[in-house]
Amino acid sequence: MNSARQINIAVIGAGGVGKCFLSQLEQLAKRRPEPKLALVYICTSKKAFYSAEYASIPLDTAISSLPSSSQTPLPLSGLADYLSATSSKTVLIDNTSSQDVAEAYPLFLSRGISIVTPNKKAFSGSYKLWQGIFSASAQSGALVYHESSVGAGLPVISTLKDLVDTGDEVTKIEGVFSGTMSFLFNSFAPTSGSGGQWSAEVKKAKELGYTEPDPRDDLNGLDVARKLTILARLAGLEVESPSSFPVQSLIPQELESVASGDEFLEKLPEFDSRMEETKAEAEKEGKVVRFVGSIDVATKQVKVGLEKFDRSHPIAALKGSDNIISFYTKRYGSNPLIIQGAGAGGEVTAMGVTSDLLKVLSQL
Ligand SMILES: NC(=O)C1=CN([C@@H]2O[C@H](COP(=O)(O)OP(=O)(O)OC[C@H]3O[C@@H](n4cnc5c(N)ncnc54)[C@H](OP(=O)(O)O)[C@@H]3O)[C@@H](O)[C@H]2O)C=CC1
Ligand SMILES: N[C@@H](CC=O)C(=O)O
Ligand code: NA
Repeated sequence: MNSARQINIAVIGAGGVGKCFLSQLEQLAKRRPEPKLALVYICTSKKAFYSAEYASIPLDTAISSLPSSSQTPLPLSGLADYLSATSSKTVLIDNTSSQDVAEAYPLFLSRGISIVTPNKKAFSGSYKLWQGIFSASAQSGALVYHESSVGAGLPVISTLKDLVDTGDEVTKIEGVFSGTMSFLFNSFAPTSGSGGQWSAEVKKAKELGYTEPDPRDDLNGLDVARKLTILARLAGLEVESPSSFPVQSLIPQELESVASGDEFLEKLPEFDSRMEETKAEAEKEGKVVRFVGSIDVATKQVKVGLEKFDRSHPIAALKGSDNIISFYTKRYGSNPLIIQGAGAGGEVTAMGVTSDLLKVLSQL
């Protein structure tokens, strides 16, 4: 009798997105018994679970039992050794925002370990790392999917890849690319009513799980710059890094060097009047202010920052953490292909990770 084929899953990171992913993986394993999905490794920055025999870790209790584990995470090169020393195919899910983990992707891929991740760092780091990832994948046949690195679970990366792969010519990509920034401006400067206090809305965005682990990475525009770097590269531009084009930061200069994200949030209320001024300036023109980005493929211009919009504009009318991303292409002409919906949050981000995992499983 044939025993069920087993695919090993390793998970790094069990925070907001990681927890939702594990719960979606548990549902997936129940719905689709074939191939058998075995969680053989899970870790946070301090704790880990794994065994020399690649025993399957129970999906329902993996995260809740982690704090009491006596095991610590393997170093990344040791993890690559561990995961590649078995005949089962392996998928590594990186649910961290770690640069170190991102830089190890070429190593994992060269060992035949496929990667699925919402982490933007690898794809928006140096162009050399980008090339290293895709050449390691091409050489070993291991797969790499990162849908949730732009627009969370929204089908942004897959749509852009489809446009490019089918021979369309993408001329411009523009819109709102940050769930945090969308939430902040939709609640601080709504199209009707007076809106909330800037610093209080920033705290709320963090509590709702929309921000990066350190919310300064959202407010300094870098998170959006990373997403535009990824999209620009997929559209064929050799963007060197997210700091190689103009990016507007909303961090008050006085807070640029504070030691931690928590200290930043504590001091931010002292600077609320500055954002009020920006809002009032737009209101004088009958407009609202929003944080947007654009890529002009022909002129190779990428930019990120604040712009004013009429209250009736689709960007002004967004709700919650919604992103809106417009693709202008030769085939679509002057009516762009538009993708809109929640662009941050644990469940919707984990959905993009789980659906990428399904794509990988269908090819292993
Ligand atoms: N939240 C969202 O809406 C979206 C998030 N993303 C991306 O998803 C990723 C995860 O975000 P989120 O879940 O919100 O972040 P969290 O801060 O909630 O979770 C991060 C997790 O990663 C762990 N971790 C961090 N560094 C390491 C490391 N070097 N080795 C092992 N584990 C590590 C943390 O462990 P510990 O707790 O011990 O530090 C924690 O468990 C990020 O890359 C983010 O950009 C993408 C789209 C939307
Ligand atoms: N912090 C990011 C999370 C998703 O990428 C955002 O707010 O969009
Ligand atoms: Na996406």
